Amino acid sequence: MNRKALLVEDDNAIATVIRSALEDEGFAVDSCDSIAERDRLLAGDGYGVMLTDVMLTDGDGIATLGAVREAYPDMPVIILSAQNTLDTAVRATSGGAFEYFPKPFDLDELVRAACQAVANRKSSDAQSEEPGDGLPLIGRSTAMQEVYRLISRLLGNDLSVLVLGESGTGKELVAEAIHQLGKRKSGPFVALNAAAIPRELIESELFGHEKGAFTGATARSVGKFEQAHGGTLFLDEIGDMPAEAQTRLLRALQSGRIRRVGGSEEIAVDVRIVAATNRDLAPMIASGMFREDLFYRLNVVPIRLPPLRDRQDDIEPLARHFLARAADDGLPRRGLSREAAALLARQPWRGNVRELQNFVYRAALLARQDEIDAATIKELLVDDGDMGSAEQPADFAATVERWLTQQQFGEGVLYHEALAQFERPLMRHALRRTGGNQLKAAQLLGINRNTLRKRLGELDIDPEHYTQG
Ligand SMILES: Nc1ncnc2c1ncn2[C@@H]1O[C@H](COP(=O)(O)OP(=O)(O)OP(=O)(O)O)[C@@H](O)[C@H]1O
Repeated sequence: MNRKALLVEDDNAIATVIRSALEDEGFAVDSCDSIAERDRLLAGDGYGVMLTDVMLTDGDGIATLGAVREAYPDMPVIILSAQNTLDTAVRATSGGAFEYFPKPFDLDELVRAACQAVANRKSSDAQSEEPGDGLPLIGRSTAMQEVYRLISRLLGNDLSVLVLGESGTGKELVAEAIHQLGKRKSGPFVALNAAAIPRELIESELFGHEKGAFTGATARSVGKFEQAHGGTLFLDEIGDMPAEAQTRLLRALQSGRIRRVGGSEEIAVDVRIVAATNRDLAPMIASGMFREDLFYRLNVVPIRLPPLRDRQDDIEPLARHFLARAADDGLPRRGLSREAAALLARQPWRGNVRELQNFVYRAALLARQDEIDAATIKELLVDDGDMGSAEQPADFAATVERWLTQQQFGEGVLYHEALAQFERPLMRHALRRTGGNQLKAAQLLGINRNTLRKRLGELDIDPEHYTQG
């Protein structure tokens, strides 16, 4: 095992700490602070591993990584970076880095990675994809860096991914990033929201149907699986998938083949699955509502998106990002004062990034000065009242209209799908407020108890889920 390490780091303090930790593990360490010196040392000696910072005294360590990998293909490279963006993580891993450590990092983990790198030198899974551009995810909190690390590891393979997180945390955006940056980027990205579709239509949406398969099937229809062939299928709200559809989905994933509803032909499909849910699947598995075998199929790589309130550092960059986007969308271009940003960072954002985004758009529209100040934020928060995520009626309609234009509804189901989108949170809200008591929930809603029960069944909402105690 070659325990000679080259450390390229222009921060002396960090270099000293890393060097002594590596030496404690039996490494012989050479160090330098520039690309020129790095190349000179590399040419002279056979190193077992190189650890390098990104920003060096004479340039970008990742930009020149390709040449290093070409000249020394067997030498694993570990990247240390203070530029903790998705872009850096992707550039590092797609440039062939063995590991990527956002700063500040855990020294023990770094040393462990160096040991592992020299131990399995030959097995480094270098990837050759071009790094993507237009990277969509904002936020440099520790939690998001972990997300970027995972995404960058998923680009060269087709492993199934399960994205977990509350509503509005960015699950769909993560799915899109995995698709856009990965090797399937030239294929389609197709999304299906299991909570938005009446349960009797889900299988036909997923797998398509033949003409005459059921009443209303007046023509053959191609399902989302076939549409996603060669690309990625994003299965949103997977926890809302009815039992029969779960079984059929599992069969499709196991065999790589589907059959249209009412059809007999087996059709081979090549799709990468990214699923997402805001529900806790463990109790659903325990109570038999979600198939355990399907869970394991989907959960090959879990990605957890914490609620926005647990990554406060991301709030200001997100708010500034949305202000820029609002200006691109034709709203007045606004700045944000430091106090206003600090106030935003302290809000609970129960609707997560989506709620922050809507709030920032509203602030951009309604602010009276070029710079949004803390007073404006306070006023708008008061308008929101206790609801936190409530919107002004006019704004709400605009949001719904914008949302509708972004959906890919199946032909002939728009009305049901769109209404279910509203009805589902409404039912959940009523059940939550009444602790799962259906009689009280029906009274609160002002509808008949039997109607409530029927709709809960159709929407696949389990009132038990909301019972207290
Ligand atoms: N990290 C982020 N950077 C930039 N925009 C974000 C980020 N996270 C979320 N958003 C934006 O917030 C909104 C909600 O995100 P998204 O739809 O991906 O959430 P979700 O978790 O899939 O929500 P749901 O569970 O309700 O479907 C979108 O407009 C998305 O573009």
